[in-house]
Amino acid sequence: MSLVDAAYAAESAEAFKDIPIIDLQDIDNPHAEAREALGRAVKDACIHVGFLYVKNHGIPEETIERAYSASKEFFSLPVERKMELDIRKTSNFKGYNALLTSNNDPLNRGDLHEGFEFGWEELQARDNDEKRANDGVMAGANVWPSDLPDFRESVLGYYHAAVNLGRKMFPLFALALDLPENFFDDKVCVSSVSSEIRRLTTGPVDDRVIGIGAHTDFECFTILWQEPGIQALQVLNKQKEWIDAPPIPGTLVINLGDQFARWTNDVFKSTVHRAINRSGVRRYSIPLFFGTDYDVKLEPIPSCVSPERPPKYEVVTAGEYVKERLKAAYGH
Ligand SMILES: O=C(O)CCC(=O)C(=O)O
Ligand SMILES: [Fe+2]
Repeated sequence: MSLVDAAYAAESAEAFKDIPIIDLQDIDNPHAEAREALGRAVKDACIHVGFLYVKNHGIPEETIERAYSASKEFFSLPVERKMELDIRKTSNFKGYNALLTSNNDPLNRGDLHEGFEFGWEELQARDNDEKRANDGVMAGANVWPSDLPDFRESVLGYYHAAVNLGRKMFPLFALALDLPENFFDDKVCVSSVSSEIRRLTTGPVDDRVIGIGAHTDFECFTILWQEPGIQALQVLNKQKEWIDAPPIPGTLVINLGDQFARWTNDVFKSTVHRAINRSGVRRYSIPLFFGTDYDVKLEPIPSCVSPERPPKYEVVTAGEYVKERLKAAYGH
């Protein structure tokens, strides 16, 4: 079945009730058939659900634990100290995002979470860092708390591990789109990848102030670590039912975003989701938003268009698209 036909079949199939768990054990398998089988599993998840869990993802538990501890340490600083790194003081969306600073759902009044946002930076500076760091408006220098000595290394350690995983996912997405495995290689060179550590206050205060309002992500895909044992993330299926996406030990969540949806003419689904924490305790998460290089034009991929499925979206530059969405979410 052609990709477009498979997408139509998925659109008329029943709404999903479950999010698939995909085992990435074969991601580096030298045998093409093993990688292709994985590509087929990814394709199914991408056209039906837009969300998947991955296990055997290769990020060491210890790397995750360090970033988790660093998050707890950072957020427990007094608010004045966190406000020294206020995201609104930077022009490139880096730093501390206080409670209610962002609003993901225009119908809501603000998001009940705090975050600390950062982007590409080598652990040890290298010659080309400056160029990379200045590639596009969401890049540029990070800001770091001055008095938490291990913080930068702990969160960047996780960041780089997750970026590696993201890079390995692109060939699978390419296979899922009937493209050569290296299709995305020259389009994700300069790491337009932003990340955030996040703490969700328990709530909600009222229906229009929840942890993270209903939204779609902006980039190609997001890799999300969620604190074990606390339910918060929910995903909207096409029956408009909210399906829980609980943390599953040993897995990460990967969900598709709007850059991919636009690029694939909605063959890949950018699925609406939100986070609500009613657990009674604060809940931590670490999303990593994997975008393409700033100047990539999101022209519909040929296997995703047909006479019956003409291009739905105007062609935009990947980075400009994300910048506009960020401005809207942060109101600046
Ligand atoms: O923290 C979560 O579970 C949701 C994260 C999310 O949707 C986002 O950061 O875009
Ligand atoms: Fe999201």
